[in-house]
Formats: sequence, C-alpha cells, structure tokens
Amino acid sequence: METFVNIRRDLHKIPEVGYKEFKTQEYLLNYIEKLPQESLSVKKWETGIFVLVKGQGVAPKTLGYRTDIDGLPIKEQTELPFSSEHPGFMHACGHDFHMSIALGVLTSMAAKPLEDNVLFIFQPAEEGPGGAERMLQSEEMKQWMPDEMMGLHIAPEYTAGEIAVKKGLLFANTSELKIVLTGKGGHAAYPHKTKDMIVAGAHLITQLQSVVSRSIDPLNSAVVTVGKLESGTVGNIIAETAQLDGTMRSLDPEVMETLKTRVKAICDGIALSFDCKVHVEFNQPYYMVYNDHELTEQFMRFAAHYDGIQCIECEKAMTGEDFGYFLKEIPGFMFWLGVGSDYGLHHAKLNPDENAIGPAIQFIIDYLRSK
Ligand SMILES: CC(=O)N[C@@H](CCC[C@H](N)C(=O)O)C(=O)O
Repeated sequence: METFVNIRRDLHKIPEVGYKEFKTQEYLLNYIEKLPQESLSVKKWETGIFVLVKGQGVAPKTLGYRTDIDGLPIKEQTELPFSSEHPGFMHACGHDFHMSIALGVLTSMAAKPLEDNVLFIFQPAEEGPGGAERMLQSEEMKQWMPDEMMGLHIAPEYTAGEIAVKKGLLFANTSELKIVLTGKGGHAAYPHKTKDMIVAGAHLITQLQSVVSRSIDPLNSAVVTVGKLESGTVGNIIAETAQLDGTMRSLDPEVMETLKTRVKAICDGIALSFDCKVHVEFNQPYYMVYNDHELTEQFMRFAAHYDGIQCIECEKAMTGEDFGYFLKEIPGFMFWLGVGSDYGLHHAKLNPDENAIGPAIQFIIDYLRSK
C-alpha cells in the first residue's frame, strides 16, 4: 500500500483546477496503462478518464466508482516535503487521496476482475465549474451506464479507520453566487462626485447576512457565504467596481429559491440606495447528494462487520458535491472517509492522515468483492 501513499504524494504536488487537470490526467493514464489490460477499456473525456473493467460474469451488472481529480486555488501552507509545486494551488479538498484510493481499487479489479463490470470515473472540475453533469451526458456513460454508484470524500473531523455515512440526504443543494457592482470612481478627496462601490459592497455583504437569519425558517437550514471580495486599487482612489463571489447552500430545493429571491431583492435595494448598477448571477448549481436507502443500508451492514473500520451514522452536511448528479440518475451512495486533520477541508494547512489510504483501498475492494 506504500505505492498508493507515494501516488498520493505525487498527485499532491501537481494540483490543477477544473478542466486544467492536464498533468493529473497524464499521470493517471501512465499508471493505468501499466495495469493488466485484458479486461480494461480506457477512454479520455476532456481532462477526465473513464476506465471500464469488464466483469467475468455472463450477465454482469455495472458498478460505478467515481473519484474527483481537481485541486483548489489555495496557497499551500503545510510545509510538507511533497507540498504543491504549482504556486497558488493545492489539493485542499483531498482529491489526491480520492484518486490514489481509486487507483488502488482499480489495480485490484484489473488484476482480478469481478463477475460484474466496474466503471471507474475520474471526474474533473468538482470544485467548479462541475464535471459530473456533463460526464453523465457523455457517449461513454450512455454506453457503460452503471446500475449502481459509489464515491467517497475525505473527512478531517473523523480519524483514520472511521467512516461516516447516512441514508437519504447527505450533502446540500448549492449555487455559486457572483455579484458585480458598478458605480463611479474618482479622487478620494471628492467622494460626493463618485459612487463608491467599496461602501456599497460593504453594505451589501452586511445585508446579505439577514437572508438566512430573517428569511429562512429556523427549522430549515441554509448558508449564504461571500468567500471573495475584489475592489479598489490604492488608498486614494474611490473604487468604481466591486465583485463579490460566494456560494449558497440549502437542504431543500425550495429554500434555494427563497435564497435567490431574497439575494436578488437586496441587490436591487443596494442599486437604489447607492445609485449604482448591481448585476447578480447564480451559477453552477449542484444537486444534493441523496444516498439510496437500500444500498446505503447494505454498505453500512458490511462496514459494521469489517475489522479495522468503525462505521458512524453521521448528520447531513452543508458541503456540496456534483456527485449528487450521478445519484439523481443512478442509485448509490457517498460516504465520508476519516483522515483526522487539525485543519479542515479548503484550508491551506489541511494535512490528512495517510494511514487512512491503505485500509480504505482494502475495505472498498472487499466491499465490491462481497457484492
Ligand atoms: C466537498 C466540497 O467541499 N465540495 C465543494 C463543492 C463546490 C460547490 C460549488 N462550486 C459552490 O461553491 O457552490 C463545496 O464547496 O462544498
């Protein structure tokens, strides 16, 4: 299993964002081409890859296993010897773990195929702009459509050896949020001749905080986060524009509609009160991750009796995952894999415990072989 820790480290060095995963794809293909090829069909899809391992059975089902492959635009601060070699980019969401585990499982399946087919999906752009929905429309998916799907996501809050899962809703509906404010720039000493978009943007961010607290039933749940604010150039120039990027989350698709309506209304109010233009876009919605009851139950039963794995029934989370699109079409489930890190997902110091890799590979192989 040391091989897969090394693979994880190699991949950790070359994080690439959505649809730019060129080196990652090349690395994965180099590895895959060294596996026994008798049962494999490999197809590139954009910067992702499909690998079908043909089953030995007479009427095989197809089991789908998906890993995401993209990194994030974060400057790594772990100081690990195998830190990112791409300045400003990092595998801060564990997709390096996801890929090395997928390769570990694929290695076993290629050496000794199951009765059933297994379709490995190396999916680009999970962090954005989304790859799952587009992959689902591909010719390869039409040809090799799985009967069941599974996937995992690392979880820093659980330790290596723990997994967490639940039936039904696991992850939220999401929508990216982009707001562009346009006013009039000018000299800092003549504010009355300008329309200052830093002031308008600051008011907007404050007012957005009322969306969840005052427009959503407290018994429901929602998130409106502004993660990026860009405005201004230097201290003595009033900013003509401001751009806010964020994300919205809800457990219920109807609540997402309320979030959009309220955000839009607040933006219209800001336009009026600051005499400026406010353009709002809701982009790249991700469908919720909803775990199939029966398959999740079977998986939990298997995990409960598996030595070295502790299976925890978890709560739903406000994370988003475009794996939800696969589960919308195909029954299956996603589970959390414990990797105990003091720093969470999307943090520059995320340092998942590599002791989780080997046992996870063996556990998934044994699970697939038990089906
Ligand atoms: C597991 C995880 O962290 N996923 C990301 C997915 C991004 C969704 C989308 N691009 C957005 O930001 O709305 C997450 O941020 O939850």
